[in-house]
Amino acid sequence: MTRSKTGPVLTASDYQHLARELVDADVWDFIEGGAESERTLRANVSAFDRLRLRPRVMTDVSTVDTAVSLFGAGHRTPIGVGPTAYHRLVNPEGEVATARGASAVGALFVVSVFASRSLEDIAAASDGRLWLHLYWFRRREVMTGLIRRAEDAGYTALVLTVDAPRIGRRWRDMRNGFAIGGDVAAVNIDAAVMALTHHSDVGHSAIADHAAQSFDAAVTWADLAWLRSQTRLPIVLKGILTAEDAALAVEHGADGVVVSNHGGRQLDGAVASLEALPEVVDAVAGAIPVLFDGGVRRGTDALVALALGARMVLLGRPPLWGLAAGGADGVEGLLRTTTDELAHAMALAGRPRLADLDRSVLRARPGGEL
Ligand SMILES: Cc1cc2nc3c(=O)[nH]c(=O)nc-3n(C[C@H](O)[C@H](O)[C@H](O)COP(=O)(O)O)c2cc1C
Ligand SMILES: CCCCCCC(=O)C(=O)O
Repeated sequence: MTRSKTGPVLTASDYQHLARELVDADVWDFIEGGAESERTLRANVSAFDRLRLRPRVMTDVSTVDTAVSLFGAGHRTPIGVGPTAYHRLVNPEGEVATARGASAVGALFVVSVFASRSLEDIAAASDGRLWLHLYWFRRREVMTGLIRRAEDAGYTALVLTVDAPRIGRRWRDMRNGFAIGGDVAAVNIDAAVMALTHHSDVGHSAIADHAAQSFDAAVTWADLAWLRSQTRLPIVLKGILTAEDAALAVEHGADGVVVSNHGGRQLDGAVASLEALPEVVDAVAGAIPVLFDGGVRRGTDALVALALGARMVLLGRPPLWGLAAGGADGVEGLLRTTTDELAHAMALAGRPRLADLDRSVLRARPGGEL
């Protein structure tokens, strides 16, 4: 068990406090920050306070099963690691350590296209539960090159992030003139494509400048057919918040969607992820799996999202806290703790299997809505 000066590290919040002491201030702002006034960032977390659980009793909870299968592959927990860029900002081993930590608990790891270790080294450290995340680059050969490498290295799905035609105005990063420093880099992409990410200028975020140069903001639903033609891997669209876009995702052949507002880092004022989840689940109507991220900090949060119809829940910032605090062991500890909390909550709610989790578990607090 990871320990801090003040005692054992038992919760995600403990990992967060420990990480904060170890990470440089500008990197901490990059991780913790959201867009503009951070309204959506706060809403993601506070949305969970509006729901209460309706426990059932006498249902034989002597064993609790958190295993889930997606696209034919099994995961020991429905809580996975979402794509976050540049893990070497907080730990020298970076994504290799994250892969070891996630594998130790049988969790999915979605590797960011801006990983700071090679796709192949990450795969070598993993038990195989890996998906690759992509942004849509103007230079499509960047995407096809990464897809070929991911297929060869055994990644089993692609996650295309669709909520970032440009990077949100992240005031903390702009004030800090945040740039990717030291020997950290997005090593899977040609250095020439990534050059702007290393150029610091107060008043600007280097990653926003890079995205303005490299991301293709002209992409439409019709372009998905091109991506589909490039790979047999399942394609999951990350950043869906409305019934309209959920229906379009199904219509255009997506194999899954992630309900996400990018951790409050894109459109400030956007709906909290949890608020968007029911309408997306209803629109998809079981045609493809719905995954969820945003504001999940405890096992009970995961339980709520699963009860609203998410098949899997992804964590963004918490695994980075674990990685900063304790490397692979910290990631493992964070994921194990959150999964144990989920199993505990399932037992106390009288729902020992994930299939038992549905909207009957939940009620809104008076004056609220599901
Ligand atoms: C430091 C950091 C880097 C991120 N990098 C990416 C990325 O490369 N691609 C992406 O789609 N989302 C990225 N995200 C968003 C996460 O995948 C996820 O949507 C969000 O963090 C979920 O919210 P949570 O942090 O409250 O769990 C990043 C988030 C953080 C905090
Ligand atoms: C280097 C270009 C952009 C990195 C963006 C990572 C990300 O999505 C984030 O939210 O931060």
